[in-house]
Amino acid sequence: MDVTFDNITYTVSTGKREKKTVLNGVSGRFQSGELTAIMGPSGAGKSSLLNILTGYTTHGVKGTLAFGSSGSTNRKLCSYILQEDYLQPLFTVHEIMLMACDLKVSSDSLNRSEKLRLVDKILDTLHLSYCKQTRCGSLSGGQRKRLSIALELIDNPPILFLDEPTTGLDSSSSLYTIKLLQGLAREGRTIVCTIHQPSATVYEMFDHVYVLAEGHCVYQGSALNTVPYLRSVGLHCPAYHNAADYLLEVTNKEYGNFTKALAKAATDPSWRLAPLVDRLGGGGGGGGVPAALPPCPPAYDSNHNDAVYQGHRKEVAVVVPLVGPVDQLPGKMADQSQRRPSEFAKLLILMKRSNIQLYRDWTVTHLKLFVHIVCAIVIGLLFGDSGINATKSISNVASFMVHILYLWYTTVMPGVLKYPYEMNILKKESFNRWYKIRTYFVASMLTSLPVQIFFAIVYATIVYAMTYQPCELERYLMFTAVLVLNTIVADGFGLFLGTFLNEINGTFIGAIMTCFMFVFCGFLIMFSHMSDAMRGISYLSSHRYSFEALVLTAYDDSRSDLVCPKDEMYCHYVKANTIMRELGVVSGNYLFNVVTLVVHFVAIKVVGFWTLKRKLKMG
Ligand SMILES: Nc1ncnc2c1ncn2[C@@H]1O[C@H](COP(=O)(O)OP(=O)(O)OP(=O)(O)O)[C@@H](O)[C@H]1O
Repeated sequence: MDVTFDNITYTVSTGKREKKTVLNGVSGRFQSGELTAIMGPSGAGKSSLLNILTGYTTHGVKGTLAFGSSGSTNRKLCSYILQEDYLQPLFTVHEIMLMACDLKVSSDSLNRSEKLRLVDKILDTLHLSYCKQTRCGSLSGGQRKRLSIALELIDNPPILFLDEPTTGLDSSSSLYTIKLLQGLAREGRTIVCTIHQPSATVYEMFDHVYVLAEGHCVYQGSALNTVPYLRSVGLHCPAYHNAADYLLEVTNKEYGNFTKALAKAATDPSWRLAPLVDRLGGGGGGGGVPAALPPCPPAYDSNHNDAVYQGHRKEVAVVVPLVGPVDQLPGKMADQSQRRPSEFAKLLILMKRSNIQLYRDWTVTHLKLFVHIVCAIVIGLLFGDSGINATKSISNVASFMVHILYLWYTTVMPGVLKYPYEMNILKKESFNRWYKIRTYFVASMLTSLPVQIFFAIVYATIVYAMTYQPCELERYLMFTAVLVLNTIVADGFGLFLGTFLNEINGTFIGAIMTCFMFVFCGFLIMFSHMSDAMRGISYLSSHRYSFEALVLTAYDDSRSDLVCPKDEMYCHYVKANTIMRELGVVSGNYLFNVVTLVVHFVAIKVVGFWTLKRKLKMG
């Protein structure tokens, strides 16, 4: 399936009224069965072009794009492998492959054993079988790259785009990766990747090279035609110089500004016929033979004695044949739409994945549970019998604030730190149509909420008992319900901050907003002492409702008198409603506060979903 694009122009705004044209009407065709490299100096527009072709960027783009002869622009035909390999670090290679297979291929299309066979075959092909049981967090750069490719091969896309697949890899891993891509292209796929400074060996593996400079296409043709092409505009590649390096030096204007001349020459379609006779007579006259290519020597010949290279020649020999021709894998599933599982099935798979992740990440489960228990005991010991002792009612009310803040911080901050990384995985997976964002959102909520609720219940139970709160089941349940609601609102707040800001800003803004919510809860400064405007703001603070509800839990509903110690002459707060009156808390408002917390929870989740979608859209 060829990728054809015509007159693509991409404009971005760089200031209030300033615009910059990143791509100036570039055209080209990337053919199926070919491995294409998009090259050019930094800032030439390579990533921009790739993003446009994949549909990652749509805003500010003009021109036409078509996949295949029917002129389709259906993005379902392509997969995009981003430069960074964002993988779930706690899963093994085999687990992550199987989960991807479950998300991409329905059980009606392939049963369990067929899926296992498919996964094994792809892992074999990409030489990952030996690290099948290795967790993704422990893979090397080359293995991670190959796994990223393997994950996208599961549904056998006819078009594969890769952003800098060799960046960060050593020369032998780069060569190996490109050889793999070449093998995948030979099976009928269209493989397009951006690449920086390839070695001569890697460069010559590309069937087609598309070079950009200053937003113009300055070469499109066979890698082997580079030298005669440059010579045709008067640029002579020195002997024993890598043609790719020379091409980049030219586009970087090291020999003068040839951009216009090259852009004109690049419109000649015959350079893609590989390899052409040197038109200026440099290489003799054998029509279409490699002998026409000197003076740049071929990077590899049979006398090449580089040990690493020789080793590679042997290694790459075993990777062919690859996964399987594009129209045959898996053979019994031709119609892509029938292969996909339902969103509900995907929801269950994502929930399973999140649960395993939660269980394996001991810092967010085991450690957090341990810390909650220890902190609850310490806070319980600190506030002692404040729940029943009439001389300690102020301390008891203060302990409510401590509970609210403790559960708030310990829930918000993990979200702030977790989501920015999680977003990268989500971006990659949702863009390649593994699942819809809303499916991920619901799965993530359904798995994280029970854990958060459990932690809040553990904490609430310990502090309730240790601070001598009334020994009444109803009040205990009301107390726990408020802390649970406070925790799940915090969970939503963490999602909002984590999807809206980066880790540093999220931590900073999260801490400041929490402090303000704390100040507006009516304890540090009474509502009656606030101006009308400030009191209005206080209605936005969820701490206000949590705090009021906890005070009502402890002191409302005809609570019996508190205990005044024998050695005290006078206990001001012996009557339970005294403290409520002084704090300005209105009796009978428990349900209102709880309902308001539920509204806060729903609102923050809706906002969190919006910020999540917005962030993913922005790229
Ligand atoms: N959204 C944007 N806003 C402003 N400028 C942009 C935007 N997108 C791209 N550019 C500019 O367009 C030019 C091309 O960017 P692009 O990332 O496509 O280059 P590149 O060839 O991939 O570079 P590199 O090899 O360094 O990654 C750069 O100057 C970049 O600053």
